Amino acid sequence: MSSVFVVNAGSSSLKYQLVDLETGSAIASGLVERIGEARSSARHVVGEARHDAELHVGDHEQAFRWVLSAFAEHGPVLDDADIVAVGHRVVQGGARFDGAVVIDDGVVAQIDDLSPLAPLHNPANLLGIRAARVAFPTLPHVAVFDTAFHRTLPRAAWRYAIDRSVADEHRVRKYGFHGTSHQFVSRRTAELLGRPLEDTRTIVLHLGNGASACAVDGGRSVETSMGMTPLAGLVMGTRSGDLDAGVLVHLHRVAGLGVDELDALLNKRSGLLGLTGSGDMRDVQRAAEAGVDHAVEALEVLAHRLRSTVGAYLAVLGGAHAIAFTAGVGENVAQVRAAALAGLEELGIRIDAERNASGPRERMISTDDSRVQVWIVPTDEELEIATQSASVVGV
Ligand SMILES: Nc1ncnc2c1ncn2[C@@H]1O[C@H](COP(=O)(O)OP(=O)(O)O)[C@@H](O)[C@H]1O
Ligand SMILES: CC(=O)OP(=O)(O)O
Ligand SMILES: [Mg+2]
Repeated sequence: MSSVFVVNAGSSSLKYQLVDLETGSAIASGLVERIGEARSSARHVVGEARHDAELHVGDHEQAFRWVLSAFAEHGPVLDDADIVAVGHRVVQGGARFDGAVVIDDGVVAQIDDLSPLAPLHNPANLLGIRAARVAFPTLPHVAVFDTAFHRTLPRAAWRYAIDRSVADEHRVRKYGFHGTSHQFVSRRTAELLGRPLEDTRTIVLHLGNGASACAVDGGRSVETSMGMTPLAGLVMGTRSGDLDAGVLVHLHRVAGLGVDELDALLNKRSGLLGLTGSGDMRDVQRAAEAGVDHAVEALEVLAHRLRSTVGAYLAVLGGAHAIAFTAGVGENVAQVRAAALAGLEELGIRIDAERNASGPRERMISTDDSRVQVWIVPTDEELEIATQSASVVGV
Protein backbone atom coordinates (compact mmCIF):
# COMPACT_ATOMS: atom_id res chain seq x y z
CA MET A 1 0.00 0.00 0.00
CA SER A 2 1.60 3.31 -0.98
CA SER A 3 0.86 6.57 0.72
CA VAL A 4 1.92 10.20 0.90
CA PHE A 5 2.38 12.15 4.12
CA VAL A 6 0.83 15.58 3.46
CA VAL A 7 1.88 18.61 5.53
CA ASN A 8 0.14 22.00 5.69
CA ALA A 9 2.19 24.19 8.04
CA GLY A 10 0.88 27.55 9.23
CA SER A 11 2.65 30.05 11.45
CA SER A 12 1.25 28.51 14.63
CA SER A 13 -0.28 25.27 13.41
CA LEU A 14 0.65 22.06 11.68
CA LYS A 15 -1.94 20.00 9.84
CA TYR A 16 -1.06 16.57 8.50
CA GLN A 17 -2.69 13.72 6.65
CA LEU A 18 -1.43 10.30 5.64
CA VAL A 19 -3.16 9.71 2.29
CA ASP A 20 -3.66 6.24 0.83
CA LEU A 21 -2.89 6.62 -2.88
CA GLU A 22 -5.04 3.66 -3.91
CA THR A 23 -8.29 4.74 -2.22
CA GLY A 24 -7.53 8.49 -2.08
CA SER A 25 -8.68 8.55 1.53
CA ALA A 26 -6.95 9.57 4.77
CA ILE A 27 -5.40 6.70 6.73
CA ALA A 28 -4.72 9.10 9.58
CA SER A 29 -4.82 12.87 10.05
CA GLY A 30 -4.41 15.47 12.71
CA LEU A 31 -3.20 18.87 13.74
CA VAL A 32 -1.10 20.66 16.29
CA GLU A 33 -2.37 24.15 17.16
CA ARG A 34 -1.02 27.17 19.06
CA ILE A 35 2.59 26.18 18.48
CA GLY A 36 4.87 28.46 20.48
CA GLU A 37 2.19 29.48 22.95
CA ALA A 38 2.03 28.43 26.61
CA ARG A 39 -0.71 25.88 25.99
CA SER A 40 -0.81 24.06 22.68
CA SER A 41 -3.33 21.44 21.67
CA ALA A 42 -3.07 18.49 19.34
CA ARG A 43 -5.32 15.90 17.77
CA HIS A 44 -4.52 12.64 16.02
CA VAL A 45 -7.32 10.84 14.19
CA VAL A 46 -7.22 7.23 13.02
CA GLY A 47 -10.48 5.94 11.57
CA GLU A 48 -13.18 6.71 14.11
CA ALA A 49 -10.71 7.17 16.98
CA ARG A 50 -9.71 10.69 18.05
CA HIS A 51 -6.80 11.26 20.39
CA ASP A 52 -6.64 14.75 21.90
CA ALA A 53 -3.72 16.17 23.82
CA GLU A 54 -3.05 19.40 25.71
CA LEU A 55 0.67 20.10 25.92
CA HIS A 56 3.32 22.70 25.30
CA VAL A 57 4.84 22.64 21.81
CA GLY A 58 7.60 25.22 21.40
CA ASP A 59 8.27 25.00 17.66
CA HIS A 60 7.51 23.02 14.50
CA GLU A 61 10.27 20.50 15.19
CA GLN A 62 8.71 19.65 18.54
CA ALA A 63 5.33 19.48 16.80
CA PHE A 64 6.70 16.81 14.44
CA ARG A 65 8.12 14.87 17.38
CA TRP A 66 4.60 14.87 18.87
CA VAL A 67 3.17 13.67 15.53
CA LEU A 68 5.67 10.79 15.35
CA SER A 69 4.90 9.84 18.96
CA ALA A 70 1.16 9.92 18.22
CA PHE A 71 1.67 7.51 15.31
CA ALA A 72 3.89 5.31 17.53
CA GLU A 73 1.30 5.23 20.30
CA HIS A 74 -2.00 5.11 18.38
CA GLY A 75 -0.93 3.85 14.96
CA PRO A 76 -0.81 3.23 12.15
CA VAL A 77 2.83 2.17 11.88
CA LEU A 78 4.69 4.75 9.79
CA ASP A 79 6.59 2.50 7.46
CA ASP A 80 9.10 4.34 5.29
CA ALA A 81 8.74 1.59 2.71
CA ASP A 82 5.06 2.49 2.15
CA ILE A 83 5.39 6.26 2.20
CA VAL A 84 6.55 7.41 -1.24
CA ALA A 85 6.86 11.13 -0.41
CA VAL A 86 6.14 13.91 2.04
CA GLY A 87 4.03 16.53 0.24
CA HIS A 88 4.08 20.13 1.49
CA ARG A 89 1.57 22.87 0.77
CA VAL A 90 3.53 26.01 -0.11
CA VAL A 91 1.41 29.10 -0.65
CA GLN A 92 3.63 31.36 -2.78
CA GLY A 93 5.63 29.92 -5.67
CA GLY A 94 5.98 33.24 -7.50
CA ALA A 95 6.77 33.24 -11.20
CA ARG A 96 9.48 30.65 -10.50
CA PHE A 97 7.42 27.49 -9.91
CA ASP A 98 4.82 26.31 -12.40
CA GLY A 99 4.31 22.90 -10.84
CA ALA A 100 5.24 20.64 -7.94
CA VAL A 101 8.98 20.03 -7.33
CA VAL A 102 11.19 17.80 -5.22
CA ILE A 103 12.59 19.89 -2.38
CA ASP A 104 16.36 20.31 -2.09
CA ASP A 105 18.38 23.08 -0.45
CA GLY A 106 18.08 25.20 -3.60
CA VAL A 107 14.28 24.95 -3.58
CA VAL A 108 14.24 25.85 0.12
CA ALA A 109 16.32 28.96 -0.67
CA GLN A 110 13.92 29.95 -3.46
CA ILE A 111 10.84 29.54 -1.26
CA ASP A 112 12.64 31.70 1.30
CA ASP A 113 13.38 34.30 -1.37
CA LEU A 114 9.63 34.46 -2.15
CA SER A 115 8.72 35.13 1.50
CA PRO A 116 8.33 38.92 1.06
CA LEU A 117 5.49 38.12 -1.39
CA ALA A 118 3.65 36.01 1.24
CA PRO A 119 4.94 37.05 4.65
CA LEU A 120 2.14 35.31 6.53
CA HIS A 121 2.47 32.00 4.72
CA ASN A 122 5.87 31.13 3.20
CA PRO A 123 7.96 31.48 6.38
CA ALA A 124 5.53 29.15 8.14
CA ASN A 125 5.58 26.68 5.23
CA LEU A 126 9.39 26.66 5.47
CA LEU A 127 9.32 25.90 9.20
CA GLY A 128 7.20 22.88 8.32
CA ILE A 129 9.56 21.79 5.55
CA ARG A 130 12.68 22.12 7.72
CA ALA A 131 11.12 20.21 10.61
CA ALA A 132 9.67 17.52 8.35
CA ARG A 133 13.04 16.93 6.69
CA VAL A 134 14.44 16.29 10.19
CA ALA A 135 11.54 13.97 11.07
CA PHE A 136 11.62 12.08 7.72
CA PRO A 137 15.26 12.33 6.59
CA THR A 138 15.20 9.44 4.13
CA LEU A 139 11.98 10.31 2.24
CA PRO A 140 11.70 12.65 -0.75
CA HIS A 141 9.91 15.92 0.12
CA VAL A 142 7.79 17.69 -2.49
CA ALA A 143 6.51 21.28 -2.59
CA VAL A 144 3.05 21.83 -4.09
CA PHE A 145 2.33 25.52 -4.67
CA ASP A 146 -1.01 27.33 -4.34
CA THR A 147 0.08 29.62 -7.15
CA ALA A 148 1.16 27.00 -9.71
CA PHE A 149 -2.27 26.38 -11.25
CA HIS A 150 -2.55 30.10 -12.02
CA ARG A 151 0.64 30.17 -14.12
CA THR A 152 -1.63 30.04 -17.18
CA LEU A 153 -3.24 33.43 -16.42
CA PRO A 154 -2.96 35.62 -19.53
CA ARG A 155 -0.98 38.81 -18.99
CA ALA A 156 -4.14 40.87 -19.41
CA ALA A 157 -5.33 39.22 -16.19
CA TRP A 158 -2.13 39.17 -14.14
CA ARG A 159 -0.64 42.59 -14.91
CA TYR A 160 -1.62 45.50 -12.67
CA ALA A 161 -1.91 48.87 -14.37
CA ILE A 162 0.85 50.60 -12.41
CA ASP A 163 4.32 51.84 -13.40
CA ARG A 164 5.80 48.72 -14.97
CA SER A 165 9.34 49.37 -13.77
CA VAL A 166 8.16 49.50 -10.13
CA ALA A 167 6.00 46.41 -10.61
CA ASP A 168 8.71 44.39 -12.34
CA GLU A 169 11.46 45.32 -9.89
CA HIS A 170 9.37 44.24 -6.91
CA ARG A 171 7.62 41.28 -8.57
CA VAL A 172 4.25 42.98 -8.14
CA ARG A 173 1.59 41.15 -10.16
CA LYS A 174 -1.39 38.86 -9.64
CA TYR A 175 -0.30 35.34 -8.66
CA GLY A 176 -3.58 33.85 -7.38
CA PHE A 177 -3.95 31.19 -4.67
CA HIS A 178 -5.92 28.07 -3.70
CA GLY A 179 -4.71 26.61 -7.00
CA THR A 180 -4.65 22.98 -5.82
CA SER A 181 -8.30 23.31 -4.85
CA HIS A 182 -9.34 25.10 -8.05
CA GLN A 183 -7.53 22.47 -10.11
CA PHE A 184 -9.06 19.54 -8.21
CA VAL A 185 -12.59 20.96 -8.28
CA SER A 186 -12.56 22.08 -11.92
CA ARG A 187 -11.33 18.66 -13.05
CA ARG A 188 -13.99 16.89 -10.97
CA THR A 189 -16.69 19.23 -12.27
CA ALA A 190 -15.89 18.32 -15.87
CA GLU A 191 -16.19 14.64 -14.89
CA LEU A 192 -19.58 15.31 -13.27
CA LEU A 193 -20.80 17.11 -16.39
CA GLY A 194 -19.54 14.23 -18.53
CA ARG A 195 -17.55 16.67 -20.70
CA PRO A 196 -13.92 16.55 -21.77
CA LEU A 197 -11.92 18.91 -19.56
CA GLU A 198 -10.44 20.63 -22.64
CA ASP A 199 -13.93 21.68 -23.67
CA THR A 200 -15.31 22.77 -20.31
CA ARG A 201 -15.61 26.29 -18.89
CA THR A 202 -16.16 26.44 -15.13
CA ILE A 203 -16.32 29.07 -12.41
CA VAL A 204 -15.03 27.65 -9.12
CA LEU A 205 -15.98 29.42 -5.88
CA HIS A 206 -13.67 28.27 -3.07
CA LEU A 207 -15.28 29.73 0.06
CA GLY A 208 -13.42 28.79 3.24
CA ASN A 209 -11.75 31.08 5.79
CA GLY A 210 -9.76 32.32 2.82
CA ALA A 211 -11.99 32.60 -0.26
CA SER A 212 -11.29 32.92 -3.97
CA ALA A 213 -12.98 32.51 -7.32
CA CYS A 214 -11.38 31.07 -10.43
CA ALA A 215 -12.43 31.06 -14.08
CA VAL A 216 -11.20 27.81 -15.64
CA ASP A 217 -11.19 27.39 -19.42
CA GLY A 218 -10.25 23.93 -20.69
CA GLY A 219 -8.48 23.03 -17.44
CA ARG A 220 -6.48 26.28 -17.40
CA SER A 221 -6.91 29.11 -14.91
CA VAL A 222 -7.66 32.28 -16.90
CA GLU A 223 -8.78 34.60 -14.09
CA THR A 224 -8.84 34.48 -10.30
CA SER A 225 -9.82 36.83 -7.52
CA MET A 226 -6.82 36.75 -5.19
CA GLY A 227 -3.88 38.88 -6.25
CA MET A 228 -0.25 39.35 -5.39
CA THR A 229 -1.28 38.23 -1.90
CA PRO A 230 -4.26 36.25 -0.57
CA LEU A 231 -5.93 39.49 0.53
CA ALA A 232 -7.68 40.46 -2.70
CA GLY A 233 -11.10 39.59 -4.05
CA LEU A 234 -14.00 38.13 -2.09
CA VAL A 235 -15.12 38.94 1.45
CA MET A 236 -13.44 36.37 3.76
CA GLY A 237 -13.46 35.34 7.42
CA THR A 238 -11.01 38.02 8.57
CA ARG A 239 -9.76 39.52 5.25
CA SER A 240 -11.41 42.45 3.48
CA GLY A 241 -11.03 41.28 -0.10
CA ASP A 242 -11.09 44.07 -2.70
CA LEU A 243 -11.15 47.69 -1.71
CA ASP A 244 -9.94 50.95 -3.21
CA ALA A 245 -6.17 51.07 -2.66
CA GLY A 246 -6.70 54.75 -1.89
CA VAL A 247 -8.23 53.63 1.44
CA LEU A 248 -4.75 52.66 2.65
CA VAL A 249 -3.33 56.05 1.79
CA HIS A 250 -6.29 57.76 3.43
CA LEU A 251 -6.04 55.79 6.67
CA HIS A 252 -2.33 56.43 6.80
CA ARG A 253 -2.87 60.17 6.37
CA VAL A 254 -5.93 60.81 8.53
CA ALA A 255 -5.67 58.06 11.15
CA GLY A 256 -1.88 57.74 11.26
CA LEU A 257 -2.03 53.97 10.76
CA GLY A 258 1.38 52.46 10.02
CA VAL A 259 2.15 49.62 7.67
CA ASP A 260 1.82 46.86 10.28
CA GLU A 261 -1.45 48.29 11.55
CA LEU A 262 -2.86 48.46 8.02
CA ASP A 263 -1.70 44.92 7.38
CA ALA A 264 -3.39 43.67 10.56
CA LEU A 265 -6.55 45.69 9.88
CA LEU A 266 -7.09 44.25 6.40
CA ASN A 267 -5.84 40.69 6.98
CA LYS A 268 -6.92 39.97 10.53
CA ARG A 269 -9.70 42.36 11.57
CA SER A 270 -11.78 42.72 8.41
CA GLY A 271 -14.14 40.51 6.43
CA LEU A 272 -16.93 38.86 8.46
CA LEU A 273 -14.98 39.54 11.65
CA GLY A 274 -14.71 43.25 10.98
CA LEU A 275 -18.35 43.55 9.97
CA THR A 276 -19.93 41.41 12.70
CA GLY A 277 -17.44 40.63 15.47
CA SER A 278 -17.01 36.99 14.38
CA GLY A 279 -15.06 35.57 11.44
CA ASP A 280 -16.89 32.24 11.68
CA MET A 281 -19.77 31.87 9.23
CA ARG A 282 -21.76 29.77 11.70
CA ASP A 283 -21.82 32.67 14.20
CA VAL A 284 -22.77 35.13 11.48
CA GLN A 285 -25.63 32.90 10.30
CA ARG A 286 -26.97 32.54 13.83
CA ALA A 287 -26.81 36.29 14.39
CA ALA A 288 -28.51 36.99 11.06
CA GLU A 289 -31.30 34.53 11.91
CA ALA A 290 -31.77 36.34 15.23
CA GLY A 291 -32.20 39.57 13.26
CA VAL A 292 -28.87 41.27 14.11
CA ASP A 293 -28.62 43.87 11.34
CA HIS A 294 -24.81 43.91 11.11
CA ALA A 295 -24.86 40.18 10.40
CA VAL A 296 -27.64 40.51 7.81
CA GLU A 297 -25.67 43.28 6.13
CA ALA A 298 -22.41 41.27 6.18
CA LEU A 299 -24.13 38.42 4.32
CA GLU A 300 -25.51 40.92 1.81
CA VAL A 301 -22.03 42.37 1.19
CA LEU A 302 -20.52 38.91 0.86
CA ALA A 303 -23.22 37.76 -1.58
CA HIS A 304 -23.05 40.97 -3.64
CA ARG A 305 -19.27 40.55 -4.07
CA LEU A 306 -19.79 36.94 -5.13
CA ARG A 307 -22.52 37.82 -7.62
CA SER A 308 -20.40 40.60 -9.17
CA THR A 309 -17.51 38.17 -9.51
CA VAL A 310 -19.65 35.47 -11.11
CA GLY A 311 -20.99 38.03 -13.60
CA ALA A 312 -17.48 39.18 -14.44
CA TYR A 313 -16.21 35.62 -14.92
CA LEU A 314 -19.15 34.70 -17.14
CA ALA A 315 -17.96 37.57 -19.35
CA VAL A 316 -14.29 36.52 -19.13
CA LEU A 317 -15.17 32.96 -20.15
CA GLY A 318 -17.78 33.95 -22.74
CA GLY A 319 -20.32 31.87 -20.83
CA ALA A 320 -19.77 28.92 -18.50
CA HIS A 321 -20.93 25.31 -18.50
CA ALA A 322 -20.82 25.10 -14.72
CA ILE A 323 -20.40 26.91 -11.43
CA ALA A 324 -18.93 24.86 -8.56
CA PHE A 325 -19.13 25.75 -4.86
CA THR A 326 -16.49 24.30 -2.54
CA ALA A 327 -14.74 24.55 0.89
CA GLY A 328 -16.34 25.12 4.32
CA VAL A 329 -18.84 27.83 3.41
CA GLY A 330 -19.33 26.80 -0.22
CA GLU A 331 -20.13 23.21 0.72
CA ASN A 332 -22.27 23.89 3.78
CA VAL A 333 -24.15 27.17 3.56
CA ALA A 334 -27.20 26.97 1.25
CA GLN A 335 -28.17 30.57 2.00
CA VAL A 336 -24.86 31.94 0.71
CA ARG A 337 -25.09 29.82 -2.47
CA ALA A 338 -28.67 30.97 -3.10
CA ALA A 339 -27.92 34.64 -2.40
CA ALA A 340 -24.79 34.62 -4.57
CA LEU A 341 -26.70 33.40 -7.62
CA ALA A 342 -30.06 35.06 -7.02
CA GLY A 343 -31.50 37.01 -9.93
CA LEU A 344 -29.24 35.48 -12.58
CA GLU A 345 -32.02 33.58 -14.39
CA GLU A 346 -31.61 35.78 -17.48
CA LEU A 347 -27.98 34.58 -17.59
CA GLY A 348 -29.12 30.95 -17.58
CA ILE A 349 -28.55 30.23 -13.88
CA ARG A 350 -31.43 28.70 -11.91
CA ILE A 351 -31.01 27.22 -8.43
CA ASP A 352 -33.38 24.49 -7.24
CA ALA A 353 -34.26 25.38 -3.63
CA GLU A 354 -34.73 21.77 -2.49
CA ARG A 355 -31.54 20.47 -4.09
CA ASN A 356 -29.67 23.44 -2.64
CA ALA A 357 -31.04 22.79 0.87
CA SER A 358 -30.04 19.14 1.25
CA GLY A 359 -28.76 15.99 -0.42
CA PRO A 360 -25.51 14.11 -0.83
CA ARG A 361 -22.30 16.09 -0.17
CA GLU A 362 -21.50 16.23 -3.88
CA ARG A 363 -24.59 17.22 -5.85
CA MET A 364 -26.11 19.36 -8.57
CA ILE A 365 -28.19 22.21 -7.12
CA SER A 366 -29.47 23.81 -10.31
CA THR A 367 -32.80 23.04 -11.96
CA ASP A 368 -32.87 20.61 -14.89
CA ASP A 369 -33.55 23.51 -17.28
CA SER A 370 -30.73 25.73 -15.96
CA ARG A 371 -28.40 26.44 -18.88
CA VAL A 372 -25.42 26.65 -16.51
CA GLN A 373 -25.22 23.67 -14.15
CA VAL A 374 -24.48 24.58 -10.54
CA TRP A 375 -22.78 22.00 -8.32
CA ILE A 376 -21.42 21.49 -4.83
CA VAL A 377 -18.06 19.76 -5.34
CA PRO A 378 -16.23 19.02 -2.06
CA THR A 379 -12.59 19.96 -2.39
CA ASP A 380 -9.75 17.69 -1.28
CA GLU A 381 -6.54 19.68 -1.27
CA GLU A 382 -4.68 16.95 0.63
CA LEU A 383 -5.54 14.33 -1.99
CA GLU A 384 -4.46 16.70 -4.77
CA ILE A 385 -1.16 17.41 -2.96
CA ALA A 386 -0.65 13.66 -2.43
CA THR A 387 -1.35 12.84 -6.08
CA GLN A 388 0.93 15.58 -7.41
CA SER A 389 3.69 14.60 -4.94
CA ALA A 390 3.53 10.97 -5.98
CA SER A 391 3.63 11.93 -9.63
CA VAL A 392 6.70 14.15 -9.14
CA VAL A 393 8.64 11.30 -7.52
CA GLY A 394 7.55 8.94 -10.29
CA VAL A 395 4.96 6.79 -8.51
N1 LIG B 1 -21.68 23.26 8.59
C1 LIG B 1 -21.29 24.54 8.42
N2 LIG B 1 -22.19 25.54 8.43
C2 LIG B 1 -21.81 26.82 8.27
N3 LIG B 1 -20.54 27.20 8.09
C3 LIG B 1 -19.60 26.24 8.06
C4 LIG B 1 -19.91 24.87 8.24
N4 LIG B 1 -18.75 24.16 8.16
C5 LIG B 1 -17.77 25.07 7.97
N5 LIG B 1 -18.27 26.31 7.90
C6 LIG B 1 -17.56 27.57 7.73
O1 LIG B 1 -16.50 27.39 6.79
C7 LIG B 1 -15.41 28.26 7.13
C8 LIG B 1 -14.12 27.44 7.16
O2 LIG B 1 -13.94 26.79 5.93
P1 LIG B 1 -12.69 25.85 5.64
O3 LIG B 1 -12.76 25.44 4.22
O4 LIG B 1 -12.64 24.78 6.66
O5 LIG B 1 -11.55 26.90 5.88
P2 LIG B 1 -9.96 26.89 5.70
O6 LIG B 1 -9.72 27.98 4.70
O7 LIG B 1 -9.44 27.22 7.06
O8 LIG B 1 -9.57 25.52 5.21
C9 LIG B 1 -15.77 28.91 8.47
O9 LIG B 1 -16.30 30.20 8.26
C10 LIG B 1 -16.86 28.00 8.99
O10 LIG B 1 -17.75 28.68 9.83
C1 LIG C 1 -3.80 31.28 0.40
C2 LIG C 1 -4.93 31.25 1.38
O1 LIG C 1 -5.73 32.15 1.48
O2 LIG C 1 -5.03 30.15 2.10
P1 LIG C 1 -6.09 29.85 3.27
O3 LIG C 1 -7.45 29.87 2.67
O4 LIG C 1 -5.69 28.48 3.74
O5 LIG C 1 -5.89 30.94 4.30
MG1 LIG D 1 -9.27 24.38 3.76
